[in-house]
Amino acid sequence: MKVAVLGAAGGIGQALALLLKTQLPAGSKLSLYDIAPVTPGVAVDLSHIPTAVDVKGFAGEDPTPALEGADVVLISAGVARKPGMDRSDLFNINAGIVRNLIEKVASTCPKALVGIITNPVNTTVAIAAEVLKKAGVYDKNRLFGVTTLDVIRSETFIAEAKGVDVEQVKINVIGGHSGVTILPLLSQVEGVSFSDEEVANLTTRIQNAGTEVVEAKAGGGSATLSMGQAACRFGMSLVKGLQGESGVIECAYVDGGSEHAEFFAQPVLLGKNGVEEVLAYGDVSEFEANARDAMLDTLKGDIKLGVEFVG
Ligand SMILES: NC(=O)C1=CN([C@@H]2O[C@H](COP(=O)(O)OP(=O)(O)OC[C@H]3O[C@@H](n4cnc5c(N)ncnc54)[C@H](O)[C@@H]3O)[C@@H](O)[C@H]2O)C=CC1
Ligand SMILES: O=C([O-])CC(=O)C(=O)O
Repeated sequence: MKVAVLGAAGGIGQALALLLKTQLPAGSKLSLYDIAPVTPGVAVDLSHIPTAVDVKGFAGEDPTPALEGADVVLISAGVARKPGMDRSDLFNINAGIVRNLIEKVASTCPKALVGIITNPVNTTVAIAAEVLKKAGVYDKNRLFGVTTLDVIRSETFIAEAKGVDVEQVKINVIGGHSGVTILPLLSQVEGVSFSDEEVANLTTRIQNAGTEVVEAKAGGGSATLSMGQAACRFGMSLVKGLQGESGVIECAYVDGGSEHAEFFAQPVLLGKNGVEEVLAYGDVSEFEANARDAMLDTLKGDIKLGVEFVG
């Protein structure tokens, strides 16, 4: 199993690489790439941790050596938000970065499962799909926008609010990954109930949680450690699916034939070819149905921006 992290010298990349070094199955290869010259050093640093995962680091303009033979590629290369910015403000820089990296994925490891972390995810995933289509290697079952941070935040905030064991909290978060497009399906959470006011407050907190971190870091970036954990959970689920483990389910932003939009985050069953099955997200409350319908213009606009960028 070979996992490549692109953007590996960054805040998310380093946290993610550390977690993968300690969690990937024995015999795996971990390949770290970033334009930053420190990247081979990050790999040397990690290589001193005693696990049976081989780490190599690559810097410079060309990610090709890092991508050769990759089964999974996780991309967090790009710039992060500062206070006062919206995720869409990152488009101008990150769109080109994702396009260029995906061109290399298409030519080097077209069968890899690709998880996009780089914001704005609603748009960068559409960019990646268009680039892969142009290269003639697009497989919708192998491309994912990583929305796991919305899921782990929801689990944490629900457990805090209700005083329940966080390990027991399971939730679907659907839609996309910015503002109103993030929709936690609180009505489905088993063993707890919420008042209308609690639903409104928790939903808003989950939607604004990225901004909560950006403001707390006061110009020093956005979520990196919680995102490292989220990306590791998602990456490990991709790996487990590839290894044939059954019942591996995660919410992710996929081209899954949704009636709502071309890309939509919802639960998917993972397997040897990526998405094995797109799962229904289940019954929703009136509040959730209204919030879902109200997000669609924004989400479709974000997707269109990505398609037009490549087109
Ligand atoms: N999907 C999600 O839930 C989340 C996404 N993000 C996004 O992840 C991205 C990365 O965030 P951080 O790691 O905090 O930023 P960071 O600035 O700490 O790291 C980004 C890394 O990307 C590298 N980079 C830039 N251009 C590159 C290129 N062309 N090829 C390879 N590497 C390149 C930089 O050298 C840097 O090391 C941002 O776009 C951020 O908005 C952040 C949190 C959550
Ligand atoms: O808010 C940001 O810019 C980073 C992000 O996507 C998150 O923390 O959910």
